[in-house]
Amino acid sequence: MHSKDQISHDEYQKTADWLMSQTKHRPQVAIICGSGLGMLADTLKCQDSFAYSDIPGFPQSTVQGHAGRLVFGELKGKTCVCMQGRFHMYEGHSLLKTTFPVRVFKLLGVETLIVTNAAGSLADGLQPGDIMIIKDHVNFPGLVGLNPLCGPNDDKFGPRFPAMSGCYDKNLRCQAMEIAKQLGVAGLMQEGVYAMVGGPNFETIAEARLLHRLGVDAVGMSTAPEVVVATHCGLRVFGLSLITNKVVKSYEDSV
Ligand SMILES: O=P(O)(O)O[C@@H]1C[C@H](O)[C@@H](CO)O1
Ligand SMILES: Nc1nc2[nH]cnc2c(=O)[nH]1
Repeated sequence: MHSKDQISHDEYQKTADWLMSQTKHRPQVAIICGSGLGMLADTLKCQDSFAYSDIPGFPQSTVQGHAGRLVFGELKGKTCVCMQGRFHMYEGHSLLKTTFPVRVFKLLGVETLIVTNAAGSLADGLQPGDIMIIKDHVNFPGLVGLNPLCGPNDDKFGPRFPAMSGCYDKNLRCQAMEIAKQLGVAGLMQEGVYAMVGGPNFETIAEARLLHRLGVDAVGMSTAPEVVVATHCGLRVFGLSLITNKVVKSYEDSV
């Protein structure tokens, strides 16, 4: 990593201070809305919203279906901040830029991060329209050194070598499954392993087969760097993948 890519603690703090000067909301929960899931932010009550382009230090979203707005408000009695649009590595952002909002959330006083994404299914039991509660992830870019925590460690956020076993909070996963049962939608939900690949192309059949054999249930192009940075700075994490397609694993099924 080049030193010019580093982001100082002051830069995160300046963005957090600016946001706190613009809104009275003090969120406990942050939600990152994945592709096509941004309408959740529209349901917040007593909204204050900010275009990313107006927030000092914030990256800009370039992906269709990602509005590029930070929305503060109340959801079921909790004060929340929602990202309507996230930043992906394949857009050309550095990993520190893609995860910039997570550290800003920490400085705003957020305790829990909810990550959502659109993902392709590799598991036979996961159909388009199903929701996967993320139990764990395989961070393929991270395994080869494309990790937002590379470079000098900022001890104010967390330790040099943070543990990632248990980065998806078990209590929150159990609660989600209980609530799904109460709502009668448990049949659409199951736990699974998400893998992040760099994108932007979708998988070849050989890649899909490899991921399946490695125990991956759903594949996408985001989430893992945000979760790594959130876990590093002590946020509790809950994650959902909306299954949008089955990944083609068979040469007979390919077009
Ligand atoms: O932001 P998410 O992870 O929901 O976006 C996914 C990954 C790609 O940006 C896109 C591919 O369909 O959706
Ligand atoms: N890599 C990847 N990302 C996705 N996002 C939504 N569907 C897919 C998929 O099939 N593969």
